[in-house]
Amino acid sequence: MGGCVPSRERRASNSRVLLLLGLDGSGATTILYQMVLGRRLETIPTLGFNHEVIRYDGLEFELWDIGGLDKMRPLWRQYSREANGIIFCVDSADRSRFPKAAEELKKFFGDGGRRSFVLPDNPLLVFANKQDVANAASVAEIEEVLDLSSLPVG
Ligand SMILES: Nc1nc2c(ncn2[C@@H]2O[C@H](COP(=O)(O)OP(=O)(O)OP(=O)(O)O)[C@@H](O)[C@H]2O)c(=O)[nH]1
Ligand SMILES: [Mg+2]
Repeated sequence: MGGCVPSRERRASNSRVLLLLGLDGSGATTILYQMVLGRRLETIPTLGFNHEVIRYDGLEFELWDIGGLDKMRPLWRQYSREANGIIFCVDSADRSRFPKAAEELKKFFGDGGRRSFVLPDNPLLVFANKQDVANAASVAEIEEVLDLSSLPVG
């Protein structure tokens, strides 16, 4: 796998590291390449990560899309050590997996005595993806099921 997010000290002052996370199939890789290429790509499950850089408004955003399969999720916390922000993708059309998404998000931010590496002032963006699918949950519903107000984020 062998990828490594450069530490804050070793990064340029205009560089920001963003993690793209979410359960498998939530659409993280699709969103990554929509941002990078401006179009939708065919994807396969991410085993490991995808890494891309985009420049915007004088800043350089390093985007790290970490796979969402069960066996990949321990990597989320490892990569979070050097992150400046988190984008968490949710498949808004798959209500059966909302509880799992909520559980993994809580675990990521640290619970049960496990220390989180996510700094409290790092922003979290929850991306309510797949809004085109009939009967997709609204932003308000996702905010509630993920219990976002309870998370220790700025
Ligand atoms: N209808 C619809 N399908 C989407 C959307 N975004 C992604 N998909 C589809 O959802 C499936 C999974 O997308 P991926 O981007 O591979 O999901 P992922 O979160 O990267 O999954 P892992 O790599 O396993 O973590 C693909 O078939 C995508 O085409 C969307 O907004 N609407
Ligand atoms: Mg992926």
